[in-house]
Amino acid sequence: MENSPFLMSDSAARASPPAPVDGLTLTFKDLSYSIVDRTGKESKYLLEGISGCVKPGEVLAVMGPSGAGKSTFLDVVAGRKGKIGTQHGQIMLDGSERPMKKYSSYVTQNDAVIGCFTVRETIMWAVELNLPSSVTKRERLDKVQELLSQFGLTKCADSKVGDLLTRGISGGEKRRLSIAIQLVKEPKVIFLDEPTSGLDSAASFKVMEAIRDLARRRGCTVVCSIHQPSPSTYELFDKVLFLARGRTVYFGPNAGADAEYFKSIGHTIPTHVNVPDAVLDSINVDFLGDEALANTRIANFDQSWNSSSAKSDRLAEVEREIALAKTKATDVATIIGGGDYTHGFFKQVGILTRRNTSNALKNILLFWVRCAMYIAMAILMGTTWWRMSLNQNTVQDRFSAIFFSIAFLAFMSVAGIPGVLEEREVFYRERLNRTYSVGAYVIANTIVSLPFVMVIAIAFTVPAYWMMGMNGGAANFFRFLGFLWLALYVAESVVIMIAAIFPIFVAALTLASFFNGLEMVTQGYFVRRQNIPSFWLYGFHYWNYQKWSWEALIANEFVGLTFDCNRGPNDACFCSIPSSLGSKACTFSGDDILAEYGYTDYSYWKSAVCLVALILFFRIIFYVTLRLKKPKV
Ligand SMILES: Nc1ncnc2c1ncn2[C@@H]1O[C@H](COP(=O)(O)OP(=O)(O)OP(=O)(O)O)[C@@H](O)[C@H]1O
Repeated sequence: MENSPFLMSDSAARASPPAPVDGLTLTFKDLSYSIVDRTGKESKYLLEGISGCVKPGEVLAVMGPSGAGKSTFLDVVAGRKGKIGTQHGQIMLDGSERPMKKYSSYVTQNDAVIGCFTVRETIMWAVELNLPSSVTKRERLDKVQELLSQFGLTKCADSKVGDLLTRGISGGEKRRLSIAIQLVKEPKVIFLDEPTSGLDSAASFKVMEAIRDLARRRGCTVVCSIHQPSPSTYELFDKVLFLARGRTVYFGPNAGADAEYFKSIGHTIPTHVNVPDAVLDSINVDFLGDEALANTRIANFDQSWNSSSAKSDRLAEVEREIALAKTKATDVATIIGGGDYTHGFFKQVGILTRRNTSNALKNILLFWVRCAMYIAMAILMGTTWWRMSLNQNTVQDRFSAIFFSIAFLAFMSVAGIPGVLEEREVFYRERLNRTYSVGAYVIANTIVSLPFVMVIAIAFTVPAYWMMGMNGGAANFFRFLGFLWLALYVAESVVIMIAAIFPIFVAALTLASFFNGLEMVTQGYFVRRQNIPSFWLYGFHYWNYQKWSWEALIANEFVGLTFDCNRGPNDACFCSIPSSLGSKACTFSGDDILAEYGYTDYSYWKSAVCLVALILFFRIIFYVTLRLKKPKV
């Protein structure tokens, strides 16, 4: 019983007042937030005149019925509302308006974690990314152990988080893991959006207790939104803010003062009733079925609050805290917040490269399934185009084999979309808290893809090239491998770019498939270059990575080979391609084939440069998309 991870002792549950600790005092004065309604004429207030303060070591819980404005309040105070609405009032840290993102972390509701890692590995990577290099290996391991035990995750420490293939840990364990990794950095100001949603009351208590302990120990200022806490969880908070339709119903301490206030305005809460349950019941007016009555009830609460001595006390406290903060000796600039990058750019790239490599090796869908599929395709093609002879009848077969190798293998890059999307969610979460820069992420992703795409290209080329009987020189083999690698790398870059722009599986899959279809149709195999209408020629053909790899690969295949023509009655020679080798030879060269099909202007260098340029082009769009897209809060 003593060792139960969810044991709730009375002493633990009771919120002892925080000892004075170094940190940042958060004050908000007369805070309002409005948006323009659909007609574009009237402003709709989502928050109105909210004031209060949260001191270092304190935990403020924001409560209210659904739609009361809890998330809006959190986003506005955390400085993450963007430019959608209009904000009035002041939000200050230690008496001055400062860039909130620099000093705070925002713990989202989104459980974005990499499925193929274990719980321990997930925390370890968070520790690597968020703790400075000065922290020793021993201390890192201790930190992992501490978080595992604080969040009740020791039992499942070595279980996989779970993905599309493996079931993994439970939803509640995932929620706790997600919070644990977002608190590694121990930022000075922490915002948590419904950290206990989906957790049972014992787990909710334990999670909130860990957060409260962190606040006490490190002097963090914590603001969280929460739906309906149990009595023991409620006691962990230092202050509560009840909201209804964006207005304050009560703000202040919860240990008795809350019940006293409600009694003073004529809403006595019986001693055996949980205060938040009673308050939330009274202020949830959405189901009254009478909008006028609902408005009156909320207006009454609002009026009571505005004329109360409790509100005057809070306003006085806000002014006092602002004045006090200004006299504090601590230089705020020296306080490490949540929003600063822990590591320099190259260190970020190094850690992300290691993490992505580990993910790719462990994630069956991301790499191994594709690898197996490409080997299977090599065997299928090798046994179909088996050991092609050097007869003119194999010319078309060789064209088809090369086209299919590029087109199909590039097309199958879409198999990586699920993995890419999973990683994207993790990126959004980590970017929200400025764990690393977008540039570091894109470069790490680019580095990790290089060897993986090469392995995939080798897995296909080694069996297929020999089985099909392609041009046998060593230089030809490596050139084939090199251009296939570049083509697959462009295809990979296109897929991640599309998944970044449209991070929804079906949309990304449809668009990537369409894009591949476009590439196949306009690359010059089905319709010769001279017959492609100019719109498609200049709009797509010259920008088509399949064109550049295709032209290099057919030159690589045909140059240097000599093909026998067919012999007819009386040993008459029938050549399907005009021969430059003389009529007696009854053969034609690979150059004759290229001339016949209009590919004499090929250049390996030009193809390679164009493919590299296309890789850079798609990777830059990928980078710009990630920069411009706002992380989901
Ligand atoms: N961009 C917007 N345009 C119009 N209305 C909005 C917008 N954002 C929020 N709202 C409205 O503002 C109110 C407060 O929303 P908010 O998400 O903050 O509530 P909440 O208390 O967090 O709700 P829940 O508990 O259900 O998450 C809701 O009525 C919501 O419909």
